[in-house]
Amino acid sequence: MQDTPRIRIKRLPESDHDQPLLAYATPGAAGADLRANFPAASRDGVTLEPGQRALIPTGLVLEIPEGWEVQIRPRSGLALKHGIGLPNSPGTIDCDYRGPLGVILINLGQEPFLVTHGERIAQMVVARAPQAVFEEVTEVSETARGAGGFGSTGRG
Ligand SMILES: O=c1ccn([C@H]2C[C@H](O)[C@@H](COP(=O)(O)OP(=O)(O)OP(=O)(O)O)O2)c(=O)[nH]1
Repeated sequence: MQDTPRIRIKRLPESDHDQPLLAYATPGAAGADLRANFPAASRDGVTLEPGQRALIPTGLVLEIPEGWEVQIRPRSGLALKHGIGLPNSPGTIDCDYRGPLGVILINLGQEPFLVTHGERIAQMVVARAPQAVFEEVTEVSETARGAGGFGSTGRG
């Protein structure tokens, strides 16, 4: 498994190739911003009414190295100011997926929200994702916690 994963990125032919490619905004940024990249016929954007969701294209196809995944996460500013979230957060991009990278946005706010062409709509985090070996057994090991969960250590 690579230490620093190299992700190959293809721009879809119908996408706007003038948009910046993926980059980290600061040296410590965990996520790289993803932009809405609509095909030429729909560059006016998409309006999400309250409660509505839509698949927003990024115009990108990723080639993620084996043993890694990409997680699509919301942007906190859009969430706080406009109630824009991702119903499947974090979205999972598998390393063997070669289709268009899409972002499912949902408007949890009370006002319509226009997703504009080029707008930064989400962020992607690259994470290790080893495949486990699954083994059926009749007993599992004992621990101090045991079956305690779902608030067993106190409220909240
Ligand atoms: O926000 C997302 C989530 C997924 N995908 C793409 C990449 C991912 O590898 C593929 C499948 O996603 P997932 O496994 O979450 O979808 P599924 O509903 O389980 O469908 P499938 O049966 O195709 O796996 O769809 C996106 O482009 N954006």
